[in-house]
Parts: sequence; structure tokens; C-alpha cells
Amino acid sequence: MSEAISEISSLLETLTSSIDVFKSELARQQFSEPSLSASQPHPIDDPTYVPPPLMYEARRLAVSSLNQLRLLLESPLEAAINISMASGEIQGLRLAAEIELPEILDAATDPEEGEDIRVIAERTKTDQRKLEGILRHVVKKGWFRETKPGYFANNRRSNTLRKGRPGSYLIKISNDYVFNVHGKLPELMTHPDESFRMARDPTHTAWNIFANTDLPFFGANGWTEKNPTEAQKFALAMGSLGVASDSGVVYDFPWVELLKDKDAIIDLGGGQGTLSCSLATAYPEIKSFVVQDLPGLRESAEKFITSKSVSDRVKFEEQNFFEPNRRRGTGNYVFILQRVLHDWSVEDGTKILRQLRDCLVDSKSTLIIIDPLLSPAIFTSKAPSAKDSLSALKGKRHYQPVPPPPFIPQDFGDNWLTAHSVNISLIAMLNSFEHTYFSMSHMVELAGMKIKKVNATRGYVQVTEIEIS
Ligand SMILES: C[S@@+](CC[C@H](N)C(=O)[O-])C[C@H]1O[C@@H](n2cnc3c(N)ncnc32)[C@H](O)[C@@H]1O
Repeated sequence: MSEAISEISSLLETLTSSIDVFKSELARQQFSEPSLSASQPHPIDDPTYVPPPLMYEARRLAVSSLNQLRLLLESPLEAAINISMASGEIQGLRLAAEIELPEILDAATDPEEGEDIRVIAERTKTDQRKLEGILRHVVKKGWFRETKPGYFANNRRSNTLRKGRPGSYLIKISNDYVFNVHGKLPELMTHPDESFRMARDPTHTAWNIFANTDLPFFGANGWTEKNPTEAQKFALAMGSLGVASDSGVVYDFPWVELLKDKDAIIDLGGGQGTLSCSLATAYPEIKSFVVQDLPGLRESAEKFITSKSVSDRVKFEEQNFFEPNRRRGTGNYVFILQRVLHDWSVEDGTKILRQLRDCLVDSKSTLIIIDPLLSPAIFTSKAPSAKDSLSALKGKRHYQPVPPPPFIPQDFGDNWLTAHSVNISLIAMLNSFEHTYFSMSHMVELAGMKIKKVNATRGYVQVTEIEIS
């Protein structure tokens, strides 16, 4: 009989070997260790910093083994109690971003010591005792620091809540949609009208219940198109989500090579143009990018593109992706569909893809789909050790994910939570889903194309190359 493996010991082994590699990678790059007492971001906190493959995998393994260990150690009842009140953290952060707390704490006489709660309450004209309770809760969750009783200061995490930073948009905007709309999911799933409950169209969603409207959220006649201010807000939140995956997409795929015999990148359903702007900044040799989206996005896209100083190479163009593409027959392009197909049913996704297939026929144009391909949440006790997988990565410059070690789920559990969280939001807002490899492959085939290659990235998406079948 084989001896039972200790899950705790196995996860601990993954944790220690990955932490060792992470620390040596920090030292190799002459970075200090991150600190819980720091008020400034660490260089690795910059969303444009791309860790070398070995460091990226070591960090991913460390975080996922910590998460699994926590699951083993935490009391289930305490976990249930904490999660039942988890909205306290979200609303506390939203308040912190709205009263511009990071900026107030920065302006303290000594930002390392932070600011007295009495001063913060006075500046923000809020109730001191309530504010102190709310802030202490978010500090417990890792946002901001309490440096001495009643004194609050910034920390690494709180820096992302500053005005104009991705975290502040996500907390202030997505929260509005995500928090409120998720709240209607149980109502949707148990709706007394079976036709509503089982519907898969975008007008019978948790969002429709929340917003009390029959309009779909997206689309040419959708709610966002009729409410341009909301479309712009949503694009800002989407762009902020994009920041988390952009670096991996930009550096883990050979864009310049692919563009050699092409006229431009066409970023269809490109929103405010976050990805195109990131690519334009990273690759000055790529001369032309076109962000195509609905007319309601023009203003915010042009503003964003100008803010990134790339308006000479990145242009906005109106295009409904259900209609023939205006670029068809005009040249050779790399078409990108990032975070678009997951918004639509298989039927609608196939229609979008067919329009693009028409652009690929008789040209050198290609199609790239950027979306996460979800895996089941399974894990196994028999798998290569983290230590062996990490040592095989040493010196590698091209990113290749390591296989999950024992007791770490296939897509590294919490580490890929973003993709699974977006999936829930899609279900709630649009009656649509993130794809798996098989569902993506099926839809692409319905449109007369096939998957050529799936490229992993140092982010929560894959870059999938498509060709005509
Ligand atoms: C989830 S966002 C993704 C935006 C961007 N690609 C990104 O990765 O951040 C989906 C985008 O599709 C656009 N969209 C929705 N319906 C469209 C249509 N019929 N034609 C063109 N764009 C559309 C939306 O305006 C939005 O910008």
C-alpha cells in the first residue's frame, strides 16, 4: 500500500522552494524585499514591470500554495462568517478611493507615520468613529497601514487606489456593476418564470433585473450605447482590467514578427484602446494601429490614445462587428479580438468571426483572439515538484508555464481567479461565458476557421492564433 502523502507538507515544500527562487530572483535584479511597512510601491508593483519567466512562475506557485494552505488551515465557519461580510472590504475601499484617502495620507507631515484619524475625518467631513472602524477593517484586509493607534498611512497596495490609477477605476466603477449585479444572481438563477431563468439571450440577465430594463448591456442598440457616459465609465474599468494582462500579451507574443508583411493591427471591439496603446508604446517599429468600436466609444478612446502620446500611430474607427468590416479587401492586417467573444452567445460569436473570416480570405491577414481559456478546478497528488519545474526554467527567456505541482489546481487556483471572476460577471451581465479550449475551438470551427496555436502569457489570458480551415 502506498503511503498517504501529507498535503500540508507537500504544499509547504512548494511554498518554500518557490519563495527561495522568488527571493533569489529579487536579489539577482538588485531589488529589495517587499515590505509590509512600506508606504511606497515596490518596483515589482508597477503594472508595466514584467517579471522574468522564472520569477513569474515562482511568485504564482508561492501565492497558490499559500492559498491552498490557507484552505487547509482555516476554520470553515470562520471562513463563512468572513465571506458573509466581505462586502465591508469592498465598500470600505470604495469609500477610501472616493474620499481620495491615498492622497490625504501622502500629504501628512510624515507620510511614513501617516495621518491622525481626527485630521482625516475633519478633511473629509466624515464621522470620525465610523471612519476609523471602516479603515481598520480595510487595514486588516491588507489595504493601508495603522502605524500607531489611530494613525493611518499608505502601503504598497493602497497606492493603486490613487486617482487615475487602475485600482481606483476598478474599485469605483466595476464595483457599481459587479457588486450590484452579482447581488441579483441568486434571483436570476431561481426566477419563478422558467423562460427567464433558463434564457441565454442578453436581455434576461441578472443585470436586466438590477437595472430594470429590457435592453441588453452591450451592442449597437444596447444600454451602454444609449448611455455614452456609462459606456465611457465601463471602458475605463475594462481598460484597468486590461492593464493586468497587457504586459504578458505584449511581451509573450511575437507581434513584430507577425506584423512584418502587414499594414496595421486592427483592434476590433478595442474599447478605449488600452491594448493598442500598450503595443504601440512597446513597439515603435509597428507603425499603424486601428481601434474599432461603436461610435459611443470615440470620445473616450481618442482622449485615452492622446493621453498615451501615441495618436500619430493609433487611430479610432467606427465599426459594428456584426457588419462587414470596412477594412475588408483594403490590405493585410492582424485583427485582434480581445475580451470580445466572451460577451456573446456562440451564435453571435460565430457571426462576428464570419465577418473576420471574410477579411482573411485572399489576403495575408490573420486573426488573434485574446481571452482566458478556462480549466476545471481539479488537482492531483501526483505531479512534478515545484522545485524540479522551476529549476528547468532557469535562464529561459521565453515564457512557458510550469505544470501545477501536487495539490495545486490546474490553473493555479486563486492565481487565475480573475478569469473565473470575470466569468461570473459575464454570466450575470450578459448571459455569456469565458471559453474553454473546446468551446472556443467549436465556435471558431462554426465560422470556418481553426485554432492554429495557443500561446500562454504572463497574465490571465492566452493569445490564440486562428487560421482559415
Ligand atoms: C469587454 S469590452 C473589451 C474591450 C477591449 N477589447 C479590452 O480588451 O479592454 C467589449 C467591447 O466590445 C464593444 N462592442 C460591443 N458591441 C459591439 C459591436 N456591435 N461592434 C463593435 N464593438 C462592440 C464594446 O463597446 C466594448 O468596447
